[in-house]
Amino acid sequence: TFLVKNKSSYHEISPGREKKRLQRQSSGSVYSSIHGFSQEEIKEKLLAFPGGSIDLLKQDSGIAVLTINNPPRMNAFSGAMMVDLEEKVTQLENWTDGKGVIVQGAAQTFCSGSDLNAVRAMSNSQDGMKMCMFMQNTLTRLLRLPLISVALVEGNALGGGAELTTACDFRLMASGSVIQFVHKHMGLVPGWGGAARLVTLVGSRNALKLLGGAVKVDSELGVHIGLADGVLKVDLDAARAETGLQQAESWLSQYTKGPAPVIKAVKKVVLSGRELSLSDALRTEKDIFGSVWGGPANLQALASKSKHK
Ligand SMILES: CC[C@H](C(=O)O)C(=O)SCCNC(=O)CCNC(=O)[C@H](O)C(C)(C)COP(=O)(O)OP(=O)(O)OC[C@H]1O[C@@H](n2cnc3c(N)ncnc32)[C@H](O)[C@@H]1OP(=O)(O)O
Repeated sequence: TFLVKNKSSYHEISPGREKKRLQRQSSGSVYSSIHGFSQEEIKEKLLAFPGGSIDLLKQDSGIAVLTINNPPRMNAFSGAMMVDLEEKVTQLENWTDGKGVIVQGAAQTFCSGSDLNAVRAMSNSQDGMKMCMFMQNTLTRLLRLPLISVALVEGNALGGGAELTTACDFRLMASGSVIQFVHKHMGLVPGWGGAARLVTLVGSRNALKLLGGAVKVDSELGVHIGLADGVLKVDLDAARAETGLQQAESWLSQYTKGPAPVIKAVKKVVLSGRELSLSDALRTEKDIFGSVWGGPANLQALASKSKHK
């Protein structure tokens, strides 16, 4: 048996359960078979709702672009797109040279949440719960990627689309764009982990206002409450204007300069500080420190006697 720390006490679990717990922890998922959840079973159901795609472009710069692509439905998530997103997150988890990822919507709008046609067809509570667990797993893994992530919000991010923005480390909003947790208007609350992440981002009082009022958050309000990290510039001279994606890439590149192992280590220490107890975070930080100490970037910096002026 293993001793596992709960919030305040230790309890014993069997080696088999401990192995599963560690596998789940390292894969970054929240739910697995021990919660009666079968990823494969829900995938099959989701694939019955086709349409759209999630496109992944990995660039030599180490910055990938993940595009939610279903313009006829304002980039709403079909079931097939949910499955596609999970596959693209797996590819990003295995991207050795990656440092950052930008999540955007196709055709200048972000994402209008679940495809309402699929939601209607899956409105029994068991399927709804399974879809919710599947999306929580995927979005938790997205947030836990060893890459610095930015949601580039143009147009509308509604419902599940608003939840998706919170599964990135940062949010950049174009002027005129809106993030809106419309769930209350649908007789719902967020289920893709968006409420928990929103509280972490803006505090419980602001989260209560945004969810309770289904508030339309524009770029100004977004920056004011700390939901948005920047506003994209609009240059009326079309010839000189940078696209939203170009602006997001240059914004992100200030944090992704340097070798991939170092950028990944930066993200990992912040992630452990964000998610673990202080003692666990300190131990994890020591291990991550060990992975870069004496590494090529460290040795090169020592040899060049660099000054940080
Ligand atoms: C609630 C929680 C749940 C979750 O977390 O899982 C969800 O996310 S449910 C979905 C929540 N989202 C919505 O309710 C969005 C509803 N749509 C709108 O409010 C508008 O369509 C808007 C603001 C996105 C765009 O308005 P606009 O006037 O610019 O365009 P149209 O309304 O004409 O939309 C074009 C076209 O897209 C279809 N559409 C838009 N959103 C969805 C959606 N979520 N699912 C399916 N289809 C969607 C819309 O029906 C139009 O199709 P058309 O065939 O041209 O009528």
